Amino acid sequence: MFHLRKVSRDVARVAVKTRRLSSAPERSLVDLSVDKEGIAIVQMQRAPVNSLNIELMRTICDSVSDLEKDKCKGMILTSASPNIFSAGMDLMELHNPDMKRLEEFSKSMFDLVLKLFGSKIVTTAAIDGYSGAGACVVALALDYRSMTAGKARIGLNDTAVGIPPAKWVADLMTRTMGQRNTELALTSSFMFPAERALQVGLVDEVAKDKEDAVERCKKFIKLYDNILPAVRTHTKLSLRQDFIVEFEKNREQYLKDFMNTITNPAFQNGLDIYISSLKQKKVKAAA
Ligand SMILES: CCCCCC/C=C\CC(=O)SCCNC(=O)CCNC(=O)[C@H](O)C(C)(C)COP(=O)(O)OP(=O)(O)OC[C@H]1O[C@@H](n2cnc3c(N)ncnc32)[C@H](O)[C@@H]1OP(=O)(O)O
Repeated sequence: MFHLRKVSRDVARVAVKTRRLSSAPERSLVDLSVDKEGIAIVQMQRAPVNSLNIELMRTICDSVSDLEKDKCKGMILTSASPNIFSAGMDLMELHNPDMKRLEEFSKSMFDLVLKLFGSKIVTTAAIDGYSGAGACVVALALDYRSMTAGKARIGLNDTAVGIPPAKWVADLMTRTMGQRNTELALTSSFMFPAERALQVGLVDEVAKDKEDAVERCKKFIKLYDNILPAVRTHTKLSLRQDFIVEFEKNREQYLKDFMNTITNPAFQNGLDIYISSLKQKKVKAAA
């Protein structure tokens, strides 16, 4: 069953053309298009590495809300950066932060995770490149992930960055990969190639390239063509309600914990070194 209000009228008019929704300047961090079947592609385009700052997280969140209002069939989150899905949280947001902005950052991060995890539409990711830490969390909050084979890596490398994963992050991963795999992945900060990610259930399918990854997402979304959207949503949300309720109940504490971790001087010293090593890598590569 496919109900589109505003979008379906546009779709009828433009026939095979996709509708671009990213013309508004504030939406330029993502390119959003909806095809004639009501499947949206939300392409992150915050160069160079789609690091998640407040603005990108809010833009993704708002885009999903719009797609829900338009009763789209589903969405595919992907990236315009070659070889990079996303580098995770924007480290510049965490480095010597302004307290007010850090609080806003934390809220945007929580809003995004809850929006994606509790979305009424079918949510998928076509992962064609590096997807570390915060980006892996984003992918885990979706219904389905396809990932390209090759150099791409996915994982929660929080401990390597000096951030002990929050309970909700571990819970999100455990729901997908089980206790044992999550424990190993989180303690070691292991970054999985696509085939290993498939073995542990971190991704659902391995694709040969980005186009194939997108096609597999579309195929997954269309699996629901014969299920009433309201029934599918109700079932999904009833299975996810425990996580959402627990998150809302502990949200203030999660916020405090995150702020305390980031503002800890030892974390800031470690981050100084980590950021310098990222810059050094570039200098060495150029030499
Ligand atoms: C909703 C979120 C919930 C989150 C819950 C908590 C979870 C997680 C915490 C985090 O996400 S911390 C961030 C963890 N991310 C990383 O450790 C990735 C670090 N980056 C890299 O390993 C590499 O940059 C790369 C992504 C593999 C890309 O490598 P490449 O060689 O292609 O490019 P670089 O030259 O290294 O980078 C280009 C440019 O981007 C800057 N940059 C890279 N990553 C980040 C980042 N995460 N935040 C901000 N900036 C980043 C890098 O320094 C370069 O900058 P310039 O030198 O050009 O100025």
